Amino acid sequence: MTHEVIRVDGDAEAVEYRPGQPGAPVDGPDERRPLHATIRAREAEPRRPLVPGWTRNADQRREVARWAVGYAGYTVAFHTLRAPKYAAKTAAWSVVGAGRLVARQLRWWFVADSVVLQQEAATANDPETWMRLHDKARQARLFRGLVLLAELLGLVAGGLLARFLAPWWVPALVGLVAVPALALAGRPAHRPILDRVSVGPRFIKLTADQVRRALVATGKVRDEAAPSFPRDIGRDGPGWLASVELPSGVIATDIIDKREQLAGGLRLPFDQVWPEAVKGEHPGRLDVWVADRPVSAMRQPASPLLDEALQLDYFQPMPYGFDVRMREVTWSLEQRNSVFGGQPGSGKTLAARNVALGAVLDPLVIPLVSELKGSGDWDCFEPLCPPGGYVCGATTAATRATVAMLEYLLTECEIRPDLIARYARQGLNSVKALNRRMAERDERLRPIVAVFDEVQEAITDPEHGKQVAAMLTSLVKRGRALGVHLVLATQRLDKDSLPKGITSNVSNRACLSVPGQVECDMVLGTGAYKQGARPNAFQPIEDAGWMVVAGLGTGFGTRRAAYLDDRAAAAICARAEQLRHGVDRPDPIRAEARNLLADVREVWPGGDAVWSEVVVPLLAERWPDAYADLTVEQFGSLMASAGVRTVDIGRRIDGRQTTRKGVRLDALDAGITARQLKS
Ligand SMILES: Nc1ncnc2c1ncn2[C@@H]1O[C@H](COP(=O)(O)OP(=O)(O)OP(=O)(O)O)[C@@H](O)[C@H]1O
Repeated sequence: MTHEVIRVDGDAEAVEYRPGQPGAPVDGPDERRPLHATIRAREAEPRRPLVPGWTRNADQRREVARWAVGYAGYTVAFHTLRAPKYAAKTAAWSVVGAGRLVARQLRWWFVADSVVLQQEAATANDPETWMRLHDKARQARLFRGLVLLAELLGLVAGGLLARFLAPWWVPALVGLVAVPALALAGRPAHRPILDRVSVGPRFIKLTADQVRRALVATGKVRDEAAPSFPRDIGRDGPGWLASVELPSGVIATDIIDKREQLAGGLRLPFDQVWPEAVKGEHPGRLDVWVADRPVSAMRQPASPLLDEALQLDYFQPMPYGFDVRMREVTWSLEQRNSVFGGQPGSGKTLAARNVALGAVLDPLVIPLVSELKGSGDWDCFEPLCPPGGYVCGATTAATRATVAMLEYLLTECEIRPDLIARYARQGLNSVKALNRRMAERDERLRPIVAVFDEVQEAITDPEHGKQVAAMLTSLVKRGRALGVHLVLATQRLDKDSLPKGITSNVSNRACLSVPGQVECDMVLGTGAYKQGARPNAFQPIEDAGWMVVAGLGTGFGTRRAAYLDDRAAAAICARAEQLRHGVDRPDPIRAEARNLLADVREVWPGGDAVWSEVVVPLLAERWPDAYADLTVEQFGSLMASAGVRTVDIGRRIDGRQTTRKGVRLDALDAGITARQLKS
């Protein structure tokens, strides 16, 4: 590196030091662009909206108007209640004001300045000037005295006229104008007559200085002057948006991780400050959105699902709820499953129900519901479900019926792949996954949305729990591409109630209010809390419906399920029924879940071990409703989840030793005894 030392003119000791160029120059000369290329390059530049964002959005316009009317009403009511106090204060200060007015006029009449000048003339021993000033003051007092006399006579005459001749409203009007005017003249500036409507500091407007100071408070930005703002800070929905160009070396996620410090720096509650990385921008670009008030206290707009003409498509994102800026957000079903976790009262049932309400507005969708609390929150779906596809209750029968539902779904996962592959070969899709064309062509391929509310009850059931967990794990992996979407909702968040094998394969994960980090990571995935997800900031009931959502590589988002109460949900389901006119109701689901181990024992053909391929046809023959589609592989995994593993069993067939998977009688009996003991 070279350095340049330049002598400062006329001073041999002072030199100006300029660091030299580090290394040889390597930058090419600036390219001269023709006009056309310059215009093309600028075509992609983002443009500022012509009018503020909230004026273009009907919901936000309504929100602003509602706020303005509400605030005006509140202000009027506030002051009306205090009117008697204001009247008394005004009357008192008007007396002071009248006294001040009289004193001012007397000072004016007295020509106070001339007294000072006369004194100066006397001190200077100048009788001539003194006499001249004295005469002038006397004349002025005479004239001003006459003016004041005329004013007094005018007031007295006006008062008498108003009192005895004018209609009643004239003195009232004069009083209404004169008394407040006198009070205004009488009260000192620090003694207002009206009380303040708002108490304490209120956030009014976001400024660049506030943002700079808050960024420094995060500890990630050192110099307040370093961040710049590529566009003006302005209104965005019910809050303010500052787009920040962070100094080099600092990226948006650095600041998002320090959201608490950022909020502290802005002197605002945590859930009023929302830093976000900007999609499609470089990592050093940050949007800081600051809500007018904590978002948990905001009113939400009406759900688009209430639109009477709305019909939806399972394969497209569906309206779901709102984000912190009260913008609409969607929920995708295709190739995904959903899980909702949250403590009691966090709003997970309503949040999960919104997914199903959107889904049934596609007439092709077959809903299945298992609700193991028996609250009746899902009753409106019953007419839409196939017979046996609606389960509600906290009973053993309900758990059995849930197991039957899972078996039905697993059977669907057996049937669908061949059909889908065949239609894909015929050109209906370029990949082997269900799409709308296939679902419309073949009614065996209608999408299924299966809801399991309070799913922890089935997973921890002493008799069926293990089997349920195994079946759910298998379903979340296999069902996605086959048009089977599971919606799981649970209030118990530990590894037994929500095994990792299930959650880690679910792509739509929503964590509502939870107590802390462990539960947050359980639902959203390990490390979610460290990466900035904070669902524990929501309070149950108070913040019901608020959730942190993790999706397919989209980072975390904060959402609130639109509030659809039971009546709204019933109306949507009634509309979904109308949409289904002409669409066949699906076949019934086998109602009863069987006890596989007991069934195998019952059809046991004899001997101390039997091959699976022998037992499976016996089961199918005896209970065709339950086992007609059962394959040997499925049998193996169902037996394993019921606690009895199939093992290699050797037999001599036609003189040759052959080994196949099968069940040993002692293992079967031990499994049956273990289950009986457990339950
Ligand atoms: N999106 C929402 N917006 C506003 N209020 C909501 C929302 N979701 C739920 N609530 C309110 O919160 C209450 C609890 O909701 P919900 O029953 O869905 O909670 P939960 O987590 O399923 O509770 P539990 O586990 O006790 O059944 C409801 O009575 C409802 O009024």
